[in-house]
Amino acid sequence: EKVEINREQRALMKAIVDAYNRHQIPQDVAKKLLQDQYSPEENFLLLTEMATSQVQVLVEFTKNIPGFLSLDREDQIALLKGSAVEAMFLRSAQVFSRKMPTGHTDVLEERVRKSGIPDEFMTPMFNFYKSIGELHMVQEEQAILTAITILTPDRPYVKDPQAVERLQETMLDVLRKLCVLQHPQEQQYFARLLGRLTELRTLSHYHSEMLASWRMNDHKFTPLLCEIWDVQ
Ligand SMILES: CC(C)c1onc(-c2c(Cl)cccc2Cl)c1COc1ccc2cc(-c3cccc(C(=O)O)c3)sc2c1
Repeated sequence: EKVEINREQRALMKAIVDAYNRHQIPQDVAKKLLQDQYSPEENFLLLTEMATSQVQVLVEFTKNIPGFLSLDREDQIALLKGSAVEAMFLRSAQVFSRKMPTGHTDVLEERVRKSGIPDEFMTPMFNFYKSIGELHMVQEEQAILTAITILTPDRPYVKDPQAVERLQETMLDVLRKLCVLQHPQEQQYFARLLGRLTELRTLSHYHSEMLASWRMNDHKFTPLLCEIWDVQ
């Protein structure tokens, strides 16, 4: 049947994409990736700064997701804490796949590979980055997929998952239509996108172990990261 995005869905999509574009890591912070110290300690510090800036960006983006601020306040916090790592894997994946100008991409890869992350996490992490790159998502898809990740009802401590599910379902419907319209040749494109969300869950579990191994080597995080990741 003819797929079309109705006016309400178009307004929802515009709100999310505008928020996604409005809230980006400040250029002066992203530029720090290009500075020339490459020791594992220096890389870790830089990535910590990027992650902290990214969390601030994520909070602002989330507040602009239509309906999010009407959710129970504690559920808003539970959703942010439960989705932060996944949203940041998505964000850093989009950075890798959009081939940043002035070689940011290889510099970021170099720093991630040499920041004290145990090797067994490198393969799944970079496989994920590759699989996101191969999807060639348009910006609207990236923004809505991030919103869908944040609005996942079954995060720990969510008291009213049905309210979250209603919001997520609205987003899923828009994304499904968008995929059909943007990738008419690929019947299963929407299914492949949702498959990435499953991969994000796995990466999120790996990430908890990454945090533990960093902490064993006495790496310090910022107060914001400690709060969002319940460490220290
Ligand atoms: C505390 C720190 C060591 C850490 O712990 N786990 C992770 C992590 C790692 Cl490794 C991989 C995936 C997820 C996490 Cl959470 C990190 C680093 O996390 C980040 C998070 C977001 C971004 C966005 C960037 C970025 C660059 C250029 C441009 C832009 C842009 O948005 O324009 C964004 S870099 C960056 C680094």
